[in-house]
Amino acid sequence: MLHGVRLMAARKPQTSAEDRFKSLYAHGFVRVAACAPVVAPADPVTNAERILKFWREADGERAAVLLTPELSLSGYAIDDLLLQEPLLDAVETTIARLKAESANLFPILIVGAPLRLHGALYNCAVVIHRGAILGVVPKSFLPNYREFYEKRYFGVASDTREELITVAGESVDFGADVIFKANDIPDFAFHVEICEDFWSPVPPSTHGAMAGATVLFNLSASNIVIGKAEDRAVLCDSQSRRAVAAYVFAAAGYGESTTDLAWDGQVIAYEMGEKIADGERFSRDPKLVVADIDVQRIAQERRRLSNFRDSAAREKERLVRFGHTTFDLEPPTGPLPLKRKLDQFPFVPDDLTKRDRDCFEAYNIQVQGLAKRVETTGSNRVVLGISGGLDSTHALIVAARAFDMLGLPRKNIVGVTMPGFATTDATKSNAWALMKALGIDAREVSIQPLSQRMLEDLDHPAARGEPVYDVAYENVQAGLRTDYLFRLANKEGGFVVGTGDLSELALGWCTYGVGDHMSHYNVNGGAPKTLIQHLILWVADTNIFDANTSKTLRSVLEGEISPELIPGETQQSTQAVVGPYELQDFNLFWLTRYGLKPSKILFLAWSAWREKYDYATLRKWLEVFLTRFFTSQYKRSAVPNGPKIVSGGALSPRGDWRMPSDVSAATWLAELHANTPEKLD
Ligand SMILES: Nc1ncnc2c1ncn2[C@@H]1O[C@H](COP(=O)(O)OP(=O)(O)OC[C@H]2O[C@@H]([n+]3cccc(C(=O)O)c3)[C@H](O)[C@@H]2O)[C@@H](O)[C@H]1O
Ligand SMILES: Nc1ncnc2c1ncn2[C@@H]1O[C@H](COP(=O)(O)OP(=O)(O)OP(=O)(O)O)[C@@H](O)[C@H]1O
Ligand SMILES: NC(=O)CC[C@H](N)C(=O)O
Repeated sequence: MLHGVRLMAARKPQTSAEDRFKSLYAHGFVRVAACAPVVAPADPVTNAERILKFWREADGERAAVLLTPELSLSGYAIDDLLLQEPLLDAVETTIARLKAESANLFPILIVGAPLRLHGALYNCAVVIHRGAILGVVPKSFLPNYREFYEKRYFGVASDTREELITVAGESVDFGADVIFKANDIPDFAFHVEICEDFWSPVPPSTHGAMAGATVLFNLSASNIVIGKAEDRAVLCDSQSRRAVAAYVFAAAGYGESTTDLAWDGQVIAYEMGEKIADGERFSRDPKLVVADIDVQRIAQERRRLSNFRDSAAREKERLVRFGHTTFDLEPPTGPLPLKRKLDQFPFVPDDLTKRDRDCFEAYNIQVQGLAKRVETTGSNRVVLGISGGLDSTHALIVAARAFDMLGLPRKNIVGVTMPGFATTDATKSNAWALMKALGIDAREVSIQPLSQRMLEDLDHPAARGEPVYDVAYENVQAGLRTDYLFRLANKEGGFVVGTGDLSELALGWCTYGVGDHMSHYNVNGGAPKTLIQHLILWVADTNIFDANTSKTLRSVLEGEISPELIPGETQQSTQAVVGPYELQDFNLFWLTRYGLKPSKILFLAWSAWREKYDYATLRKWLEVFLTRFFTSQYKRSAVPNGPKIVSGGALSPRGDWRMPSDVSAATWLAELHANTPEKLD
């Protein structure tokens, strides 16, 4: 089956680079819509009018598809009326009317209808697009238990070997194993199944996904009982994860016959396990639900998953039988910003319950990682450099918890604060307050004399008092601290716990080798800075330690993020050099977890952050991120052991992230410059 469809005879206006950038369709997204119109049982004409109203609204939203519920033209709960000829004739007449309307409407319509074919009636989805019917998909699994009696009326997809059906005077493709694929939107292909289909052990959409569909639609008429809304959501969620797809579900709602049942009109959409749209249930005034689906990300993820390829290979015999119906959508090129809510902090959920749960997980992962390493080494002692900044604070509260868990005295944790040329009183006093509150073995060693000596040996101008604060000046201090910690660990019979976080590793913001880059075991290497900030707050709020510790933790959080290596009247600001961590964590997540194009990352950042940062600022920091990320792989190539923490990924060369240390950011920067305007209003 290969079906081509006419283009709409519209002349494309010229679109500016600015407008193109603002369109979700330019960045691999597709907007789809779904609705659960108030049902008029056994009244196709009224149902068609109500569907048409939603269709026009979906057209205004520039949605590529509008999904309606199962048997949306006839109504679902009409029992033996399904076998009444006047009803079936009226259904066909309304399909003809919708087909005529479709010539001027952008979205493809998926409408539910009982249709006759030879000696049987089928529960079908009719796919209508620009004056043609692209195909008719019959239901594969008919529920015939408890409150359901569908086998009384309908045949199933496998009952027939027919490949064509006559609908509204037109002979069109008929079959369940069909993929509808856009010619002009890469990665946009969809599959259609009907309600019970996805309650079966092997839903047809599983094969649909393996045959290439990135979006799976379900027309449903599922009566509501207590707990069922959650059941359906779990099925949509899990099918979107398992099939690595988007799953869009629309169930019949208000107006269906309540003779023995009730209907809630649940409309939901999930994308790879993330809920992206959700309608109001039990509504007498149902609204259109719009979901912006990232089909490019779905295709990307499938390429990454060896399992997806292997499963498709096993099912090859079934998959080659799939038909492919193609269509031209002519996506809009003008501005169409995302309606989908994007997390500003991809590593830290906005939802407070989820954030709490994530903090619990992250903290325990870190504690468990260190506890195991302490046991393995049998040393029962660890050494940490405590600056009073975020990272070492967090590493220390992880170590304290691990020692509590192992039943080891906290005095076996040796914390050393090592003031240098630019250490402020505020951070040093926080370092002391924290070490005291936790009751560890707290020490202080100034690195100034040794740093001075090394600068002299290097013949560095700063040794003579000249204000030359270059990288050598900075790294002398970071290096001597590390040197001291390693030798102290030898002396104490323990090992050095590292503190550098995932964001610093991504940006190459650490001193290589003999510096804070190195340790014997790094508890923070998998934790992005934005998560560490929340973790410290979570530990304070949940009072895992005592009130005094919680108070100090809050005080640490108030400090400026600074390496404190260069003296001066104003404290050195890390974020003034590498960019705001909240943005760089955003960029890091989308680049490494999903391999998105820089232009798309900028579109996402603009969608999520434009209230706080203007476009030019977002673009500038993305350039900084790309440049730093691609030139600092050599630092990530040689990182100490430490646990992976976030599903967004880790940067260990032994785990999530492998790349050569000899590349530049040129290709990524070129893509950014070619596909994003320099300025945007
Ligand atoms: N691909 C590659 N393969 C092997 N070596 C490579 C290389 N690219 C550069 N290099 C070499 O690496 C050296 C540069 O690396 P490195 O010695 O680390 O020095 P570098 O990265 O230039 O400086 C460290 C930076 O991290 C900051 N820092 C340090 C400590 C703590 C914190 C903090 O706040 O957390 C921040 C510090 O302010 C400074 O800006 C150069 O000698 C360069 O030649
Ligand atoms: N004054 C200091 N005393 C002891 N250790 C220090 C000192 N300054 C830096 N370090 C060590 O070097 C590491 C890197 O320094 P850096 O300033 O990046 O970290 P931080 O202060 O812990 O956290 P953040 O970068 O989030 O402010 C610290 O985590 C700490 O282990
Ligand atoms: N229409 C249907 O296929 C409904 C069956 C589905 N299992 C339900 O309980 O909702």
